[in-house]
Amino acid sequence: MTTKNTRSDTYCGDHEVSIVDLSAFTANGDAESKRRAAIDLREKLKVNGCIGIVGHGVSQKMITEAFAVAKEFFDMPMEEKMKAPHPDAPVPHRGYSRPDDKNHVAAKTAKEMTSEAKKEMYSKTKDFKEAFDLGSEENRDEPNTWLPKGVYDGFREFTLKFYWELNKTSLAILDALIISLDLTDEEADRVRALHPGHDHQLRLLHYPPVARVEAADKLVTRMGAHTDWSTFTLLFQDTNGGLMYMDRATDTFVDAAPIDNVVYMNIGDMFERISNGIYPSALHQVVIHKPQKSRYSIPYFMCSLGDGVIEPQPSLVKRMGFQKYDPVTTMEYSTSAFQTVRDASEVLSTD
Ligand SMILES: O=C(O)CCC(=O)C(=O)O
Ligand SMILES: [Fe+2]
Repeated sequence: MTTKNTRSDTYCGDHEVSIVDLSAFTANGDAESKRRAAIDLREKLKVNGCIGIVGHGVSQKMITEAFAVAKEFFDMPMEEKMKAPHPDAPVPHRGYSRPDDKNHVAAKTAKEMTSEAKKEMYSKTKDFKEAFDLGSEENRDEPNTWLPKGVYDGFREFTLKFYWELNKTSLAILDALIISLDLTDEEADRVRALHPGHDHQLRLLHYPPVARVEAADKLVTRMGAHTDWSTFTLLFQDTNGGLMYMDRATDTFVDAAPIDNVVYMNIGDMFERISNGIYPSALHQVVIHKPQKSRYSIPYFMCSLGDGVIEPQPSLVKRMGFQKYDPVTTMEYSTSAFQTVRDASEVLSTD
């Protein structure tokens, strides 16, 4: 369902990612406007598990500042960035990862590794990106890694402020998801309680320019196809493009083109399970549209409590007549997904 004169009418095509206006949820709309937005959300999100959001409630000023901060960080000399190094292990997923960091392989998840053709493709390509990851200061399992005092002062303060600003928007989106699935009050409370705010991850990404020959020979990609392990992910990107989502009907990737005031959102593996598969976890990748240009993006992964039990909501199971997934804790899921990725990448590297 679309409402008149919204961006939805323009962008809800077969070959583009549909746009949904969520201002009813981010700007305190009345119950009727929330209901209408939730119906629109459901109709579009169930197709491929991804949408573009207008009315997301994050100020353009803050988004612009976030990209400026990311650029200033990545512009620093390597030895300065390496003063906040990502540990030589997948967890805690915090700090700076250089372009040749072996943990970048974590982008490649279990699902796409099942196809021989894709396995073959991944054995030839490698991701080319650098990243800085951070989370809540109160996350005890994954403490942050910060630059020492005197190196880019202000970075920590701004990125944490942005983290909590995005938490507000994410909670509004979670409400929209809850209403869109018509969950009971009890289920809604349970799903909200799984997301107290300290388990999300904010990631600054820089994809450096790629040598023409590598781009032409497809030896390098910006980010291989994967699904996220999050509940859902918000994706901010610069104007260079490259983000693509899988259109399940045609089995082809479609552009999530940069559009003013649009933030892309995709369902992650956790909400696919919570929704009993109604909303699919979106397969996505970043391809090299403009090899000679740097690309910056800022994903925000809304994640659930490590020991929180993720399971299809009973009212959905009842309505659908089957339960698609067994319960699993967030931690169990990510540990096993990571192991699958590691096994697959070991197979690939010995091929
Ligand atoms: O850079 C992007 O636009 C996508 C990043 C992404 O998918 C991820 O970090 O999981
Ligand atoms: Fe992703």
